[in-house]
Amino acid sequence: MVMHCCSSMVRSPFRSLQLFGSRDCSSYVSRMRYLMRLKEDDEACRTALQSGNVLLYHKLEPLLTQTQKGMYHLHMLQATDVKGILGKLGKDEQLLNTSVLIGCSDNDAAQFSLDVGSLEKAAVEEMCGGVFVDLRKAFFLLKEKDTPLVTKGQALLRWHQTHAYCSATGEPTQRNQAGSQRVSPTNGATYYPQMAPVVIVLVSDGKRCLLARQSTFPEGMYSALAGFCDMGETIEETLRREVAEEVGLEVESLQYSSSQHWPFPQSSFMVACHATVSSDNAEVNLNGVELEDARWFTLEETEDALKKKAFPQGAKGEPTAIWVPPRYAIANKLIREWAIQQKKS
Ligand SMILES: NC(=O)c1ccc[n+]([C@@H]2O[C@H](COP(=O)([O-])OP(=O)(O)OC[C@H]3O[C@@H](n4cnc5c(N)ncnc54)[C@H](O)[C@@H]3O)[C@@H](O)[C@H]2O)c1
Ligand SMILES: [Mg+2]
Repeated sequence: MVMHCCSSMVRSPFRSLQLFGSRDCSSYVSRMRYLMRLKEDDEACRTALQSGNVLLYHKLEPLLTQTQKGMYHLHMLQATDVKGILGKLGKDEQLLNTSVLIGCSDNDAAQFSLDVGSLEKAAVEEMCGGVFVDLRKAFFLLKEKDTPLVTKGQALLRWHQTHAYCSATGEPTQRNQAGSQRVSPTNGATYYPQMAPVVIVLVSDGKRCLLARQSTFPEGMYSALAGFCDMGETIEETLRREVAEEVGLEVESLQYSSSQHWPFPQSSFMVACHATVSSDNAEVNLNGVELEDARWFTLEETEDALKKKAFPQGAKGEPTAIWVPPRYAIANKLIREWAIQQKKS
């Protein structure tokens, strides 16, 4: 989609997206219908849990295992194995029922996540032959295909841990078996897991792209501009406002790229776009409260930054090389897309 910011003019309303390759449609539909039923039917969900797969977390750190080749992968356990571990560590099996539904495997097994933060970490690791890893670190170790599930598992567990009470009455809320909602017992208020919508945008002046850094970023890392949507805003309005606020530029057009669930620091729904500004009005006027720096990068400089590994170690006394967020971050995708497009033109 290419949209002009100042009007509702839409140049290309239908952008076809190749969504999921050549997946077998009917089994995809049946898996989604199955998950839908488990969210609505507590009894069916409890039954599915007994034969399901469980991804363990310890205080929100997922359990990973290392293969002989040094690769890491998610360590899914059978629910029966989890019960065995709970029993051996003197914990009530009922803890398994605090699992939340996160998906359905290609073999039609329901998948759950469970936080065993009340158990001794080292003891669980030893029994499972795995290791609990901070989620940011896990992203560097896991294959890209595993990151959405591990992110979703953590996000849902965190939401339950931080939304145990009704915000109107202060009473404890009760969750359904799938963990897809919580209900306040007296006023019936229903709470659903929340994500904060965020626009992330790679701005270009036709020849260069704009990358910026916050003072809290790791040394040398530059990224695309990002900002939370204000209540009532459209994606286009947020994008236009954030670019104006952060770098003092007026966006002329924008194009949707893709989206991503981002777990840090809380769940955000990242909507990634490309945008252009006029090369005649491309002077950056930095908002120093939010950003430490923002600079225009040529294609060559951008490609150099894309080639750098995360956290590069330079020679002593040398300034740290400029690098961009790693592949699992949608900022990286935007930057790669821009570089490919730029080479073509
Ligand atoms: N996945 C990626 O590639 C990628 C890249 C860049 C940024 N991000 C994420 O985008 C998010 C937003 O970026 P930003 O920090 O530049 O946003 P921002 O420019 O909107 O500035 C953050 C400030 O916005 C305010 N704010 C308004 N609504 C908020 C909400 N719902 N939650 C938290 N703060 C809110 C707070 O005062 C906060 O300090 C961050 O969480 C960041 O982790 C992800
Ligand atoms: Mg920002």
